[in-house]
Amino acid sequence: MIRTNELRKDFTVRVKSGRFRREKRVVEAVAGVTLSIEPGEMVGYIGPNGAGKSTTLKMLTGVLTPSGGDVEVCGLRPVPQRTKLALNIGVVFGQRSQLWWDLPLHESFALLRHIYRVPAAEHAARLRRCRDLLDLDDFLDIPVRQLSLGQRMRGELTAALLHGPRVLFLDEPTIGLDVVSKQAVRSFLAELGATGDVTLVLTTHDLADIERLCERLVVIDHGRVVHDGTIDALHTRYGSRRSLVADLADPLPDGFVLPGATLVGVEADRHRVTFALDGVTAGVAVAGLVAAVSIRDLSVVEPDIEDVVARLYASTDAP
Ligand SMILES: Nc1ncnc2c1ncn2[C@@H]1O[C@H](COP(=O)(O)OP(=O)(O)OP(=O)(O)O)[C@@H](O)[C@H]1O
Repeated sequence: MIRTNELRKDFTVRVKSGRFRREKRVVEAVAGVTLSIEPGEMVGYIGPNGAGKSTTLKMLTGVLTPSGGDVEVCGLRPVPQRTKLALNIGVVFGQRSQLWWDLPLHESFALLRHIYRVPAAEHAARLRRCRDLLDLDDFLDIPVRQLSLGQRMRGELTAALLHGPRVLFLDEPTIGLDVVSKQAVRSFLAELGATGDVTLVLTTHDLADIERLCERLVVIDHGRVVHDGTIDALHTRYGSRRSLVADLADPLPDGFVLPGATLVGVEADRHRVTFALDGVTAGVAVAGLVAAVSIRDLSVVEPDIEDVVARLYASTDAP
């Protein structure tokens, strides 16, 4: 559905180099990205600020012409075949709107139907689904400029889907939203992805979006792909471990050993202990602990995605 081969984008910028002089410098925003995304995949495309995410998305959607390499989306070359591509893709860029600010939401939707020449029945069915899943009915009659950010984002998602795109590109779809609106947008996208009808490519700084929605994670830094695989694979690569946190009735005996686990934290006069689970399942570790000491409370803590991604960014920080 999406293929890139050594895709590149350079920008020439002028930087000050003395009191009156400016000199040209080339910024390699995307420095050779090779990707293959199959129909129905939900892919998180993440990276630190300035990594090249938006630039990649702009090349995939035909907004920017690549400086080099190949790109194909839905079998089309995005820039030369941009009009045709627009019928096949939907785009939600957090900062930019595709709605008419002075019109009520439902009139924007009606205009989009005409622009994309969507048959009335198809349009009605898609709108019905979005109205139900995104709870649009309370604000369909309100001009877009008066909508809250969360309401507008739900409108944007609907607008991007009314022509039945095969690929949906989302750039920071939950940025600035309150927790309830974030949940609504995530649930909607999860449901959409579960149908397998739409391929989803999502950039975000909110890693909860990725955890909730994406099986596959592509991490880009300095314009290059530094990880392409599952979140689990990333945890494995960085040795992230689940941990077992226990509140004990009595202090942990000196020299206590829990097979397969490493004691990594001791607090509250040895009444609260944390074990990293290296080579043992949580069940076996819990059983081992319960057999040896008297326990008040127990929890198994999953490895933290924020933590592992921060380590990945730090490890690729060298210029
Ligand atoms: N139009 C432009 N002209 C010059 N440089 C640009 C332009 N657009 C992007 N860049 C530079 O290209 C690099 C990648 O930018 P890009 O916006 O793709 O990053 P990003 O990963 O989307 O970052 P963020 O998470 O901050 O949105 C940055 O160094 C940026 O300054």
